[in-house]
Amino acid sequence: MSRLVVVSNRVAPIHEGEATAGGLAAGVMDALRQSGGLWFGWSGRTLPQSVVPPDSLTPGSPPAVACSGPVTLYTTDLTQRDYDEYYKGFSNSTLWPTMHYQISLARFEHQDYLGYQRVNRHFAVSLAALLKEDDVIWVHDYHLMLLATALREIGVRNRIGFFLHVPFPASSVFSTIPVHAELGRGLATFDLIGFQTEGDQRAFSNYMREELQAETCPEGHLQLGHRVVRTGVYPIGVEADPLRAEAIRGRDDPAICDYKGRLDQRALIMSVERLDYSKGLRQRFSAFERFLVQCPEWRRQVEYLQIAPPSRSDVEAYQTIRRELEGEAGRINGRFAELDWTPLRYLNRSFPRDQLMPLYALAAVGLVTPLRDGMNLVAKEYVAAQDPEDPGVLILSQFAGAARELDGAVRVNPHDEAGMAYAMKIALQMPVAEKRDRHASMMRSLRTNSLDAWRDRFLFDLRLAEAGLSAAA
Ligand SMILES: O=P(O)(O)OC[C@H]1O[C@H](O[C@H]2O[C@H](CO)[C@@H](O)[C@H](O)[C@H]2O)[C@H](O)[C@@H](O)[C@@H]1O
Ligand SMILES: O=c1ccn([C@@H]2O[C@H](COP(=O)(O)OP(=O)(O)O)[C@@H](O)[C@H]2O)c(=O)[nH]1
Repeated sequence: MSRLVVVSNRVAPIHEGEATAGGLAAGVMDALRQSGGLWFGWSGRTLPQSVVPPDSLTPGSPPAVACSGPVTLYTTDLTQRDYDEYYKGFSNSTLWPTMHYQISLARFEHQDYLGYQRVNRHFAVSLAALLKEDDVIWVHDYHLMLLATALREIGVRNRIGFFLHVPFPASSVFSTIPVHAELGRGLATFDLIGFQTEGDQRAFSNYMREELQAETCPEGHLQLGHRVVRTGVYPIGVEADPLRAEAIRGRDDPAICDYKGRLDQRALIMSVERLDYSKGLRQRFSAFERFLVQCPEWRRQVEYLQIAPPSRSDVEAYQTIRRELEGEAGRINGRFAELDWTPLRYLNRSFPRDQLMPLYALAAVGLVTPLRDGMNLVAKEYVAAQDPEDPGVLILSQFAGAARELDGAVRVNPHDEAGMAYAMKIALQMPVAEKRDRHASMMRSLRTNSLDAWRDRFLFDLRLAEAGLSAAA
């Protein structure tokens, strides 16, 4: 069997027990642990610009290596300028807001796009030196849309697949990016493009037809000039049984026992996400406030725990949302708190998974209400961590990719604060028989769309796809 080579900007911390930064790193690490392989990405370190010659592609040292079981991790540093232009700039100030329909927050600077092209080329050159002839390359996410183009330009002939973890927006939204056509053509260079949902796949196909004049072939693929562009839908999953086992193990953790004692029979509503404007925290805080106004009988009976580790803190839009939420959390607590009750516990730090799982299991309600989300693994983890005999209720935004699968959730529109407040009341009062039915139905879907299925289905299709050069004949 050919070796699997995964490429992503963010790689998981190699040591057990450390909190991962986001779902991509968590999901890819779990998927790779099973299959083994090589994982290439950014080290998370930046070098001062002075150590790199002005037009050099490769910052100084060769990639660093670490091993975690069957996974060999190669990481490369970026320069401060790379970080500013490629990561903070084009990836997270242009692409991220646009892919999440927040075009009023999107900023485009041509210089940032040049940095994005440069880092994609740098990844290609560093990776090419590590490749064997029959390696299968699986590239992840919006930071690396131009990687197949860069690899082909330097003569790499291996199969190259791409998986987009974030939503693909409507054609009219994606085309607000001044360089959208180059990105679209870059994506078309991959041998297979995977999406989280059918909606994302459809939006991409529409974009390719409307803006790049691609045509639909009789077999259903897209045709762009001489190239056949293959796409598929592969929802990322979780490993349900190990997560439940972690939830059970963690019940005896002293910090968890202590917190359970402090809750003192109060019902726990819990949310977990990176502090990101796409996650809908502001609207959710307001919905919780409405719930306390409209359901005074629940005051003192409930605590809302919001875990929100800071993310991309040097991007202005993230600083703004952080300031706003600090103000709102203080205001809501100031309005409702009593000597012996604080309604909203807002924590700006990350938790390792072995603590998150028992916390999920304690929570009567998992509140997951992003404005847009590619998938949202927290929603799936919350379901997996529950006791099937006495499960909690998931309240889930209709705009999370996970909503396509988790039909037992109480579904909400994150722009409808009154609707979310009502959903909290419904969830807290739900009879146990209904909670069990809903949970069982969601568990069936977690088992069908498992993490193994995500990896195996994508790689099966990629191995079938013709290698780039023959497809472009
Ligand atoms: O690497 P960061 O800039 O710190 O951001 C963390 C990750 O956030 C995003 O995660 C996405 O992938 C998840 C797994 O498929 C999915 O559930 C979620 O909806 C997405 O937002 C981002 O796409 C990753 O590249 C980042 O590493
Ligand atoms: O304090 C935290 C917060 C989050 N996570 C993990 O980060 C991932 C978040 O993934 P998700 O798909 O929900 O969102 P993303 O951050 O990737 O947009 C999940 O696996 C969480 O368990 C974590 O380990 N510790």
